[in-house]
Parts: sequence; C-alpha cells; structure tokens
Amino acid sequence: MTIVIGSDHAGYVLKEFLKTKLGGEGYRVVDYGTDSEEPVDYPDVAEKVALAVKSSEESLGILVCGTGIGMSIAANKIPGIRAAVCHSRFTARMAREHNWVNVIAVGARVLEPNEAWEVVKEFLSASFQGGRHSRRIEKITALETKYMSPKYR
Ligand SMILES: O=C(CO)[C@H](O)[C@H](O)[C@H](O)COP(=O)(O)O
Repeated sequence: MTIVIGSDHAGYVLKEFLKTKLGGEGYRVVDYGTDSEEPVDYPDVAEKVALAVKSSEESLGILVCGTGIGMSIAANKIPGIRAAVCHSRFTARMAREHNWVNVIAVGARVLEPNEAWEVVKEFLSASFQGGRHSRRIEKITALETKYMSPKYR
C-alpha cells in the first residue's frame, strides 16, 4: 500500500519521524512536503495529499500539523476524501472500520512521536467493516453531491 504524507511546519519533524517508521514497515511513502520548519499554510499541503489519495484507491493519506484539525478540515473539502483527526488508537481504528477514513490527521503539538506512531499503526492495520457502515458512507457521499450542486454554492 502507498502512504501519501504531508505536513505543515508544525508537523514537519513528526512527519519525518513517521516516514522513517513507515519505511521500516515496508510501506511505500510519497511525501508532499513541507521540507523544513519554515512556516507554510496547511491547506496547500492538505490539498496535494487529498488529491493524491483521491486519485488512487490503493493509497491512504497521513497529514500532520499542530493539532491535525486544520489539515482535516481542508482535506475534507476534496470530494471523496474522508479525513479525521485521531489522537488515540481507538479513534484511529474506528475511523477506518466504521467511517472508512482515507486520510488520518494527527497533531504534532498533541502527541509525542511514539504515541503518534501507535495511532498511525492502528489506523493502517484496520479495515473498513462494510455492512451497516456502507449505508452511512453512501449518505455522506450523497451529502457531498447535494451540497456541491450550484443551488447551494
Ligand atoms: O491547522 C492547525 C490548527 O488546526 C495547525 O495546528 C497549524 O499547524 C497551526 O495553526 C500553525 O500555527 P503557527 O502558530 O502558525 O505555527
């Protein structure tokens, strides 16, 4: 599986840490930056990662900023992206099993690096359970379609 990853300046150090861990587990990692702790705006990175995930069903995204919140808000603007901030192993597992989240966002100012890695590992090891959850995902997709129509713009 390919992991598409990106961060802003606040998440840069954690992104690099997660990249090393992911590589060690054999994942192919594609990095959309940023490449230093020089300030950048998280929506720019969230857009690149979200579009990459959208273009390949085989990939999952990881976004890192200070809290994960801004990244997830931005990524969720891209149709087909279901992004969620996860700061515990439980929420990471549920995000995948119930919500079919395809982009996880974590906060470098919230979690220690090893905690963040545990959360990411849990996310990557979980699978969408389907069943009743499929119906709910379909309703989320319907909302996306409905509110993207010119009537609501
Ligand atoms: O998107 C965020 C908030 O949800 C991130 O935490 C950003 O990394 C943060 O806002 C950046 O803050 P800074 O003061 O510009 O470093």
